[in-house]
Amino acid sequence: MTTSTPPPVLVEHVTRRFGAVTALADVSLRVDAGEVVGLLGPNGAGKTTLLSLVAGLRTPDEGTVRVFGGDPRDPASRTSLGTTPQETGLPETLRVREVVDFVAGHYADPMPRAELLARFGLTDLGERQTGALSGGQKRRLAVALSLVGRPRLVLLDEPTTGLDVEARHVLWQALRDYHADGATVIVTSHYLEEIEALAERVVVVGNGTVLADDSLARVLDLVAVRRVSFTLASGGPAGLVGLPGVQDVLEAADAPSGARVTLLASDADAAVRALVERGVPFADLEVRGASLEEAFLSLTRDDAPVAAPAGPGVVR
Ligand SMILES: Nc1ncnc2c1ncn2[C@@H]1O[C@H](COP(=O)(O)OP(=O)(O)OP(=O)(O)O)[C@@H](O)[C@H]1O
Repeated sequence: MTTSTPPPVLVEHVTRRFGAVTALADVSLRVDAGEVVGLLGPNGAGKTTLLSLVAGLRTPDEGTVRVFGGDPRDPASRTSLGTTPQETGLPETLRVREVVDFVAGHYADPMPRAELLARFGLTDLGERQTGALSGGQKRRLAVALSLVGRPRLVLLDEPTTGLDVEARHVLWQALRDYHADGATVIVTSHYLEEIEALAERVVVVGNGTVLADDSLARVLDLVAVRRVSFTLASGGPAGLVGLPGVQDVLEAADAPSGARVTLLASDADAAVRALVERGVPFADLEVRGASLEEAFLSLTRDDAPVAAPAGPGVVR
């Protein structure tokens, strides 16, 4: 057997609980060198917990986490790691250049300050005290600081939440450039737009498990759910769950006649055809795009459709 270089991230059968809450349940994930992986999922899905385990800030209750083959709590592993948590505190009275120099002092071969500031559009702010930066500027500086040590693995927890469009684009470009230099990146977000801008592979996390792990294009298909709504003239919507193209029925299964029923459909055309063929007495039909939260909801349901059981694809 040939020995191979350990991957930047190897998470195997990890469970992490907080009291009665199981934040992650038997999660496995491998990220190879040079990948950009987006972790997508609703609030409380377990994304931050997963990143904090990879960053060595928490330990799993069960299972193992390896970073470049080492324990992420080991300082030797951590020198290859750059992280930006969801919330960052910067010392208010220090100037931007002082903060960069302070962090750079911890590394043998830091990125030159001028290069770092230029990458993040912060060149003109070197003399500014961090307390006087705007929220977007602070966030850009926080992400920039994660790259000072030229990490081979970058972990970003919701890097652009709260930023305006322009600041968001500057940050995305800086991250794309850093990835192009050879880094491996894991980024969490609630925003599909952010994941689309950055990730090539997307891992959808929900209820502490990996719901899907696939290419960006395949996951976009998966979450491209349509809402099909109509008023039921008579009878209940029982049986609509199994209808072709239908992932989920949002209203109660015994909705009375006259009730408004909403279906989440992966194929709205097939769903509407099936409604007609089965003689479902609908009125005021409306079809529109569902929100990402609704798509997550339908993916998270116990009776959601299951795709490939192993390997790339949906892994529920
Ligand atoms: N320190 C903690 N103590 C107790 N419960 C926690 C703690 N950290 C996380 N949890 C719980 O674990 C679950 C997963 O949380 P986590 O922060 O990992 O989710 P997330 O996907 O990052 O959510 P968000 O998108 O809101 O940041 C949630 O139910 C959360 O309340």
